[in-house]
Amino acid sequence: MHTSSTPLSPSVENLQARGKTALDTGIRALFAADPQRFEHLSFRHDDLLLDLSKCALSRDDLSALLALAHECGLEARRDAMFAGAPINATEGRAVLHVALRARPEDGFETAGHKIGGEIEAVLAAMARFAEGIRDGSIAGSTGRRITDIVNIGIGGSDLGPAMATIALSPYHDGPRAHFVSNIDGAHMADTLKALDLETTLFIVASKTFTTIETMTNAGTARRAVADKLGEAAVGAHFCAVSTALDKVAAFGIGEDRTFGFWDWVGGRYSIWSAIGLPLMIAIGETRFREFLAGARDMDRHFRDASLEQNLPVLLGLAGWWHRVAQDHPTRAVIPYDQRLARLPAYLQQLDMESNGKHVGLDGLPTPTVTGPVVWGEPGTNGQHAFFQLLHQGTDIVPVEFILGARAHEDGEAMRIHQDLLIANCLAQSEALMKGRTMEEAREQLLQAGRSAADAERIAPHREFSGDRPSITILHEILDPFRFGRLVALYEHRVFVEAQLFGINAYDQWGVELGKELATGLLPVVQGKSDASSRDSSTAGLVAAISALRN
Ligand SMILES: O=P(O)(O)OC[C@H]1O[C@H](O)[C@H](O)[C@@H](O)[C@@H]1O
Repeated sequence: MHTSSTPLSPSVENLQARGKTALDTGIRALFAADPQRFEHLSFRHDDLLLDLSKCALSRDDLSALLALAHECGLEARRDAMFAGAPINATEGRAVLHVALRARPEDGFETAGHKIGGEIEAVLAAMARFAEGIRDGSIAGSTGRRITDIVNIGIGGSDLGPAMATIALSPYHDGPRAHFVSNIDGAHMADTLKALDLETTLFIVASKTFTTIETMTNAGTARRAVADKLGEAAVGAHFCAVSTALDKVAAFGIGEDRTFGFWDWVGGRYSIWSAIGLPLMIAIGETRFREFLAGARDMDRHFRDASLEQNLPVLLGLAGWWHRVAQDHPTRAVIPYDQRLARLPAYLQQLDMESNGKHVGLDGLPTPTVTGPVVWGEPGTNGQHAFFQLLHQGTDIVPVEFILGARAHEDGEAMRIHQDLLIANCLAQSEALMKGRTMEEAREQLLQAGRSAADAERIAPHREFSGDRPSITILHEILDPFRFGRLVALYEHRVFVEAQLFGINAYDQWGVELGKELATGLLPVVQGKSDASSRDSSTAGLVAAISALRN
């Protein structure tokens, strides 16, 4: 449980009281009191619609949340990020992923240095390479065309391109894309099994070029290529993406096949940088630039729209409301779009690695709880798995539904799929909100021919409390532009919540300890040093593993 001696501000106290009142009032009552609730609590930016009306949130509550945003200095913090100030204070870095999707004339700079030119130069180099791979002019060592690319990376160097490549599969007209992230040798082995190394290109993607998983997997792939095609062939089958250009050179990958980025790009915000190379190879430069343009469109909306109409601000305020004012510890993201199957995993890193902090910018424990657990699966699959708990479990989980009005499969024969998908998505948010009363349950049972005694006995199990919150994010169709816009919406939402929590969203010291301990444990696992200095559980597990391996 989070405890803090840092006092709550009067505004936060007031909002927590409001949060409880709204829960007691209930969403159904809020709808009953305001026939125009949807108009009042849904917000648009072009075809993108954010519906907050099915949250336990009144218009006055939203005004109070907006006042909190002003009080936290949200606009000044946002402007500082766009201005290239070192808002990642613990690492002394700017946070400028927004510059990666800007146009050079947007004039982004950091430390008095304009960066648009360098960004465009890397994009142009990526495009030359990507188009060369796609048209066959850049081939494998034996002259055969590259048919498969394997991205070797983890965390931010994996989840973004992996998620995006699936999301934009209708635009995929380049080589097949594979992603190997796990240190588990099974991942590389299973991937290599299906591939012909003569026609395979490996992309070693690592911001630091030190991550043990990526370096180990890259070494394994390098050996496989050298064994099959000879040492001289290695250069033609590898390229790299990193900020550590010296380390890439030491690995033996040529400068002309190395695509750089910068320390002001956080790993989990790096899909827009050269880390997006697998996506660009898959869909081509033009589509990739549309994806960037969509994100730029959201950046400009976030920067310019008033807080009252600003979608990332409103989504962030709703997230804070659910987490801090109403004490819901998790949120589920349920895209009704199979191609967004990896979006929840991507958002887990984006959100939980950014806002999973317990100390504020002032170095003191945060006065409130911070980022929620984020989880999810695509609908309709989730309906047949965990939705039972969402509807009738003892915890309330705010759900975020993401829905496209149109599908790429829009021919007559496939229309029914999209119709059913939409009907299911709307039905779930309606069911969460409306529920079913005991009387309704009883009545339904009687109508179905059950005896009065049976109806009495079973009705409590068929009652749904309702009043369970959800947010719906609707857009026209998942094309590159709208997909970029959606991902940027979530990035800025994380930023907004971080400002309300008062934390730095851009470091991730919490991942360090496990890495350090793994380094120390390797010789123990290898039997080169003994486990006696470890705790009894760790030592006992090492002994049990060693017995099983011998
Ligand atoms: O890109 P890399 O330097 O290899 O880092 C890959 C990932 O590993 C780290 O442990 C961080 O927690 C992530 O933020 C990062 O995306």
